[in-house]
Amino acid sequence: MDDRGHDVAPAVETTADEIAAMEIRGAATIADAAAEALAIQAQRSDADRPDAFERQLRAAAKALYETRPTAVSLPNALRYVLAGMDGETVAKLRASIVDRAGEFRRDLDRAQSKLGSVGANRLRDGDVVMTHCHSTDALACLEAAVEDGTEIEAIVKETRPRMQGHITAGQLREWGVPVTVIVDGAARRYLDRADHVLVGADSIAADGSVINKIGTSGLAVLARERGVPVTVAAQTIKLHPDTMTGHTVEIERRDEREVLDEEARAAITDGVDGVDDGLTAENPAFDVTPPRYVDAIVTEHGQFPPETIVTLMRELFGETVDEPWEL
Ligand SMILES: O=P(O)(O)OC[C@H]1O[C@H](OP(=O)(O)O)[C@H](O)[C@@H]1O
Repeated sequence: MDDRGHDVAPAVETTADEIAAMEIRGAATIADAAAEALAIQAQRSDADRPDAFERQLRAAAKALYETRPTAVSLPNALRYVLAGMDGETVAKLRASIVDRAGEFRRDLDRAQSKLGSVGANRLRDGDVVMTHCHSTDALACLEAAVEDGTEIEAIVKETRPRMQGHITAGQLREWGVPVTVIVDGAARRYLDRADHVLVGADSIAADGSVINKIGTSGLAVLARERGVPVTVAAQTIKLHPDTMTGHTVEIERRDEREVLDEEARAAITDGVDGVDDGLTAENPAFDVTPPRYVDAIVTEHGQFPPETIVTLMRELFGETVDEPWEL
């Protein structure tokens, strides 16, 4: 664990570590956990003065912020909760953070179910939907379709290296949706059977580019070649406000052992001197899908062609974005 100073509550450190280790994962879930952690920090703070309390909250936000760099829902959540910090006494400051975090978490839930009904409208009886990775926003669309009585089937890409497609498959089976799991390399072949590609997003840039789990961009290109529409399900906390001023989204690179563990490495290099020296694996967790390969971005405010998302972004975030944990 990093040295995060004495200001950060142990429970917040635990949440930060769980996000970094992907025990808490998925952009919406990370945002929810971060807001909850700030509320816990506020409740457990031993600060006896308002400035000390504010310093602790900022330190907690910074510790959470530094865990994973790509999903913008994390800084958006932290920014939203800290922006509500208000009051002249510790008691008032505490109450303001707890209320604001609660409001954020309720809004997050509502946004996801609203987005689900918007996305479900794109699906018809008999449709086959191909998914990538595990996205609660994408699943909300499928859940709403199932609740409407729409008969759908799913082709679920397993999504190396962490096989998060299996989580999607499990959830869909729980809802009674017939599921076919395929290896990632089989996507093109199975697109012939698909009516939609449906994915989530970790961040959406001002030009409508979609940053999502590695493999999304390849899938979108193949889907275009096969004439299958690509839908991205993303609540507006996935909109990356910094990209309006030219900031690029950092792509997280994870441990190469997720791709090539010690056993696999040993099998490759078995008994041959010097082979290991030149053997590396790369593990970028996300890629960028250009807007021309995306048909619609489904949000809680309705669906948008990717090129128009900047209008919504300006409306929701304005032009300026501060990092309140760095003040
Ligand atoms: O917010 P929801 O829709 O649940 O997830 C959005 C995206 O977050 C995930 O990233 P990771 O698994 O945390 O690396 C996947 O890339 C998924 O598409």
